[in-house]
Amino acid sequence: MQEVQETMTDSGTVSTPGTAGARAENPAALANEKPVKIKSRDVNVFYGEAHALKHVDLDIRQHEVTSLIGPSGCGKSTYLRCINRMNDVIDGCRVEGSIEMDGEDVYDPKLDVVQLRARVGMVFQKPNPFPKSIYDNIAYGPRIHGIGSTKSEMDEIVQGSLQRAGLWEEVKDRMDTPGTGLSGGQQQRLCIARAIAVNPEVILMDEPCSALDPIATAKIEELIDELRQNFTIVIVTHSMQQAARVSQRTAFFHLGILVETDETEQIFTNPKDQRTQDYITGRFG
Ligand SMILES: Nc1ncnc2c1ncn2[C@@H]1O[C@H](COP(=O)(O)OP(=O)(O)OP(=O)(O)O)[C@@H](O)[C@H]1O
Repeated sequence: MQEVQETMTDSGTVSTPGTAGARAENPAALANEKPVKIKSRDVNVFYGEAHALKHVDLDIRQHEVTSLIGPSGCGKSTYLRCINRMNDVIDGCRVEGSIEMDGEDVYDPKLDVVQLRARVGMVFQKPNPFPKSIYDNIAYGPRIHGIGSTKSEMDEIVQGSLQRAGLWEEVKDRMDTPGTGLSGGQQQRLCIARAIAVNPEVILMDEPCSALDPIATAKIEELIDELRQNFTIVIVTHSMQQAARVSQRTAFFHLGILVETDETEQIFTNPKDQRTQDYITGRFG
């Protein structure tokens, strides 16, 4: 416990106040900041006795891509799963602290978790299309949520989602064939289209390119950049190059602590914490 508090003091002193100071000196930077979509305060996550995430304060801004980086086991996925309450389904997992989306408490017991997960879509590491046709992969979510009551409305949703995910041209003539028959990169874009189909506000991506080749990865990265016009995106990535390419803001985690968060360029060119510096220069991780 002692050790945790000491480390926390270090990280708090180094990251947040430093960032705020830099902003205060630069009013133009402040004026350009997007509104906060997801506000986390003093978030702690425990798996049984193990304290996996420690006192995390993080603001995720609307219509930006925020990357979560850090060495294996530092708590990136755990934090991501806090946002749409996916940790609820893990036995022995306990979340403390506050997470608000647009000022609304995500952990309010009265909140409908199914609705929350429609507002906060998720794309996983390994593409996981349903064992259904391409059409039904997309139509499934809207059907459950009562979106698109007629056949033509559903056709529009399916086509629109596939277009936004950059997949329509490749699949429009094979809508009745299984989603699992697509290439890995196409399957991941199908999963992104499936997430988009229920009109989410936020899309969480947990290492969405780690199972893909460089060409499929480049397509997903391009897509992420387009999607941020309409969605708030949080992405866990092991690739610092990917974080630098796709995100406007980056959060560096280490041993369950959010060490530093700032504009991506700042994190990669002028980090304030030695631990961030060591990680981005490959000294550990
Ligand atoms: N379901 C679980 N049950 C118990 N402990 C878990 C569970 N999931 C994660 N942990 C532990 O919580 C800590 C944070 O794990 P998490 O998966 O969030 O890290 P990560 O940064 O996403 O790692 P990676 O980059 O390897 O995916 C680790 O010590 C991990 O072993």
